[in-house]
Amino acid sequence: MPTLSATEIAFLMVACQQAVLALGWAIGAAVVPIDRRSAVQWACYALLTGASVVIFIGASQTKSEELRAVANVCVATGILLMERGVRQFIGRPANGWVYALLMAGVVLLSWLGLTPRYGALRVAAVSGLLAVLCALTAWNIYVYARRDLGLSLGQWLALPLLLGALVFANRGAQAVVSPYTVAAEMAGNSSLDIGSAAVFLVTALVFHLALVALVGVRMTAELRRLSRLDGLTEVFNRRAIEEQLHDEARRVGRSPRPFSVLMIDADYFKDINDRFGHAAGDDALRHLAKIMKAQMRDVDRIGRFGGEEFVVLLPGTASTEALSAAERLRDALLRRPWAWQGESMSLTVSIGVAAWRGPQDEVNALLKRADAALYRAKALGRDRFELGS
Ligand SMILES: Nc1nc2c(ncn2[C@@H]2O[C@H](COP(=O)(O)OP(=O)(O)OP(=O)(O)O)[C@@H](O)[C@H]2O)c(=O)[nH]1
Repeated sequence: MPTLSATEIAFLMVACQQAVLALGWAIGAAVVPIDRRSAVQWACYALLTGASVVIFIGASQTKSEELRAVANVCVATGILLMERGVRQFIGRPANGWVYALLMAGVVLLSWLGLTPRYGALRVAAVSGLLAVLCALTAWNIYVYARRDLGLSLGQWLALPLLLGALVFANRGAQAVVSPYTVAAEMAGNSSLDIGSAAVFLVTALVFHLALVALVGVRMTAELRRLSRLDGLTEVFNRRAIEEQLHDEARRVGRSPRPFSVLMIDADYFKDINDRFGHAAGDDALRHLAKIMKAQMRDVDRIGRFGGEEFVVLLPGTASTEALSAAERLRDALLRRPWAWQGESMSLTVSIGVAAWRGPQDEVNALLKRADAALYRAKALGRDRFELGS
């Protein structure tokens, strides 16, 4: 049995670390709602990195350049899978043939690199490719964190990958600047050095930490999103729409920019529940919310205030346009009847409209005016809207 040097033992520790990480991703994919395909690819990435380390030890023991080339292919395949997993996770997958092509290139270069003449070329090309892949992943993570998750500190998530890109770029640059030194190093000895073990240990670990952090921030963002939504209608819940009203009031501040609210209440809703049952009532509420979403602009915010009552915030909208929006909604409800178990009927709503009066106004006062207008619409016969004064 061959004896292992301290460096080889350090490399073996990296292999064990990667096996634990692969197991972590496999368990994570089973118990946490992570994107399964990404988790499997990240588990494979860890396994390939671990395998490459063991193969590097074998190459060092046997002085085999072929084994070393196989280990390098494992490293490159792992990074490719890591990048592919990130792309799938953030919803921007690349074509499979791009990866197949890159893999073929890596294998070809590794095979060519067995000839001392091409050794430095292989190191430069493969390291360059891995540097580009890491930098691309860092960029994708950064953009996803900033744009999709609204995280202002997205650069911290991308930083480990950027450092990895620098490590690979440095190795590639060495091969370009001093190809003879790199070629001689490769031809002369296949032994491992403690520096490479340390680089492996740190980069492989921080890459996985970045991936775990990416999963964590997305889950936190998703929980936050869900905590602001009404489960039945998937519009904002009362707390969230009230927050948005206060935000809008703060945003317009002392400027003359208008905004308005619609307070919408379904008419005779109790009859629907009594006649068709509670499940039908729920479905009617979903129908109402769907029509509101279709009628309102992207900038408008819809919230369920409670029961069968909704509030819509209309930014940049004065009372005249808000009355038009109310009319539009009323029309849409007439045009798109609600269907339930073969029966079809038009739902009607009563709407109270109120406009922001400027810096001296208050959100609670605005809602009270909308509520009073809604009450008037109900009293005047329902299926109509009134402007709060
Ligand atoms: N199915 C269902 N019903 C709900 C929900 N929330 C509130 N309701 C029902 O909505 C009905 C509201 O009744 P009322 O306040 O009397 O109002 P209405 O029958 O619409 O009469 P007007 O508002 O005066 O036109 C009640 O029967 C509540 O049980 C819900 O989430 N699902």
